[in-house]
Amino acid sequence: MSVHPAPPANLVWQTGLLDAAARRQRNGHRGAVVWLTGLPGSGKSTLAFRAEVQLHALGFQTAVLDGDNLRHGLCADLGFSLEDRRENMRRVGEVARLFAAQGSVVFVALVSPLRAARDAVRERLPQGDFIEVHCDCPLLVCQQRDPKGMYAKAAQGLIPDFTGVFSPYEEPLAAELVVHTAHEGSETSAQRLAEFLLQRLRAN
Ligand SMILES: Nc1ncnc2c1ncn2[C@@H]1O[C@H](COP(=O)(O)OS(=O)(=O)O)[C@@H](OP(=O)(O)O)[C@H]1O
Ligand SMILES: Nc1ncnc2c1ncn2[C@@H]1O[C@H](COP(=O)(O)OP(=O)(O)O)[C@@H](O)[C@H]1O
Repeated sequence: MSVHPAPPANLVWQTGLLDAAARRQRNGHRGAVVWLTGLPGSGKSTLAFRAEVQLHALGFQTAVLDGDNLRHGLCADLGFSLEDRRENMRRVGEVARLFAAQGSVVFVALVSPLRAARDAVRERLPQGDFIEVHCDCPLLVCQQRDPKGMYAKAAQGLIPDFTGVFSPYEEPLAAELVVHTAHEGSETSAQRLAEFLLQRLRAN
């Protein structure tokens, strides 16, 4: 369960003068949160950065919020307990929501292992603006890739709560897109993702 806290009393939401339609017209596309979830090593960062380049080349306003990078700053106070992961997802979800509201296509690359916490982010966004992308890859393949040597460390007992090994990963039940990253190259997966987003987000 992940609950977004109610704001303190005596706060009034300030509405800007530019609405979503004005931003859409200027940018030529809708803003959205493209939320990539999957096991460590499943391809989230690779796909976010590659698909971003493709959309950028087409004139899209884009950003990437990568879990590793956010944990160097905004989320540096959080560890990997389930409670901290929930807070991580909530915080990153709120930042992504702000980016999307000002018109960007914001890619979020976060393990985000808890289904309810991902759904809670979805609920904070307008209908259709949360696009969940499951980087689906068998644990064994992720362990073989081990791009940062984390699975090897976990196997040595150095990372006690490592996702997929000692901590749960709850797969999405109805992601907007599932990318089977063990079955195709990263260029193909990135192209598939970029094309999907073009269809969904380009203003007609
Ligand atoms: N215990 C544990 N479990 C999972 N991952 C760990 C852990 N400790 C460090 N790391 C590294 O941190 C990256 C995951 O951070 P996230 O913010 O995406 O995680 S979460 O969404 O809060 O679960 C993750 O990066 P990716 O491999 O890119 O997913 C790991 O490299
Ligand atoms: N179809 C694919 N999509 C994404 N990455 C892939 C794919 N096939 C192989 N890979 C490789 O898998 C690794 C994924 O690493 P990374 O993107 O850091 O994963 P994550 O961000 O999920 O931890 C990279 O070395 C990448 O080149």
